[in-house]
Amino acid sequence: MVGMGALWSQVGSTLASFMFIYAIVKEYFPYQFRGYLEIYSNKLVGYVYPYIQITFHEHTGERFKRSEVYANIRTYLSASPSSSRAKRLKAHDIKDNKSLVLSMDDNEAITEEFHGVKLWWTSCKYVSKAASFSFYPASDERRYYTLTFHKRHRDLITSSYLNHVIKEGKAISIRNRQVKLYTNNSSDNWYGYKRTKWSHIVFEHPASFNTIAMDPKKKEEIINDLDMFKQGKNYYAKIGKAWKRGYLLYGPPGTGKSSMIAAMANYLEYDIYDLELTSVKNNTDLRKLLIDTPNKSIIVIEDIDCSLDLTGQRKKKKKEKDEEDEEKDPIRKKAEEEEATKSKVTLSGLLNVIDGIWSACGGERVFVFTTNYVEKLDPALIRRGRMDKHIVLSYCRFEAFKVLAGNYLDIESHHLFSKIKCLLEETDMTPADVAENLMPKSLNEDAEICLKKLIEALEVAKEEARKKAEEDARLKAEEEEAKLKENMKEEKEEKDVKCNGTLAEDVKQN
Ligand SMILES: Nc1ncnc2c1ncn2[C@@H]1O[C@H](COP(=O)(O)OP(=O)(O)OP(=O)(O)O)[C@@H](O)[C@H]1O
Ligand SMILES: [Mg+2]
Repeated sequence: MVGMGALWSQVGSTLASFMFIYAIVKEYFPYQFRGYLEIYSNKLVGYVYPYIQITFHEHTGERFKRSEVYANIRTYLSASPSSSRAKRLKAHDIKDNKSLVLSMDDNEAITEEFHGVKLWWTSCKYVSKAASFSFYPASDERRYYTLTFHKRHRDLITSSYLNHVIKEGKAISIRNRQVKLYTNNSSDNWYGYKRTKWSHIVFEHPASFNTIAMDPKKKEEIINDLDMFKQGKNYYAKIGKAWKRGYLLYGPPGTGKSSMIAAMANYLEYDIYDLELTSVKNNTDLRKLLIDTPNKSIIVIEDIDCSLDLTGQRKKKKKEKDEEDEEKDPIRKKAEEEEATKSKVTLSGLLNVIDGIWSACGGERVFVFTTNYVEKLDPALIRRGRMDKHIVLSYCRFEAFKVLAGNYLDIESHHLFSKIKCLLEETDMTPADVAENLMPKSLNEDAEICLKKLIEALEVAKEEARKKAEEDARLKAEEEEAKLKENMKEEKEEKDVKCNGTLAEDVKQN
């Protein structure tokens, strides 16, 4: 042991002296030959040091995108038995509060063996010097793994071992997969190392297709559609279409649009990217956000009619505004211009992101838009190809009610069902309201009490709807009567003017 230590310290001091001499020689070497010096010195080191080192960075590329390879290595190493021998471990995610994912901590090393070949993994962290002055030091950290092995095993490691690591890492992450809910950060916070465009939390919404109350046939149609999409990689490639699908969910508030998105995400096990359009500065940023979403994601824009002026009137309004602007004083005009720079995402920008050439970057992506007012949307936005499937979520009818009764009260039939069926056909009540009435409010409330509560609420709603219809009819009749009177008055005035005209003519002639 002592001999080994002495040997290492000798190697260390030799290397240090070599580096020192090398730095001085390099300094006085003509600039043009420094490249050659580096190549030959690396070769020389190669003769003395027989190991090869490969580095895997956490972030790659110009946009500092998270590296999938790094993530797979991390997952693989966390599950590797050799990790348990590391002294310092880091806890990562907790899946269903059951299992803890552990990985080796920064600057920790482990030894692995593959087909009898020894190799070393080191987890490293580089903190840039500027970080010591930063308020957010963590943002300037760069993590990477290094793999070291003897050069005679180069082929085995670079082909078989690394493929094995990545494949295993992928398989483990699929087994431990947790659906995540992402939201876009404001464009001003994107820059700086490791700042991301999207932030996320673990998605724990319990909605599923079993809990969604709707016509079972329609529900099955949606599930089949999702299945076809998920397994459609080759089919989409064959027909020459980007592997993506758009769903438009529309209907009154409280009919289950958001719940349907949650059910879709849980069914497909895709992450949700909830896009808040109002905090996207312009079309370029919108495109960057889209590129930053990986495969197997659901990109959601809720209440699309409220997010932006997407009703096709944008250009016309802008023209009118420009004319108005010419008359305004310069200070006010400038303030308004600054305000206008806040979000400049346009309808055409959004259209191109969903079904333009950019939409084909990456695959297996689902777009979901929701709205309460489908008629307000521009037809170009909801045409097939952009929104391929339109799903209407509407008031609760008997089939949907049965699902809610099963979920909330654990019953499949009851003598009050027939009465409820009639009332639901005659009254428009949202599934949200039906569900609220079905929910027991104390331990003493059983199914019968809850169903009676629902009947009462439906009768009240029916009575209110009848009164409202009567009131509407009365107002309409009054309006028509007023219109009729107005028309008669106008006709009379016209007649009077004509009569007066002829009278004046007669007087003139006489
Ligand atoms: N079809 C449904 N099936 C099961 N539960 C529903 C359904 N519709 C509504 N609910 C219940 O009502 C509540 C509101 O539903 P949700 O948020 O999905 O409605 P929404 O259509 O998105 O409404 P909004 O248009 O106001 O966003 C949820 O808590 C959900 O449990
Ligand atoms: Mg909603």
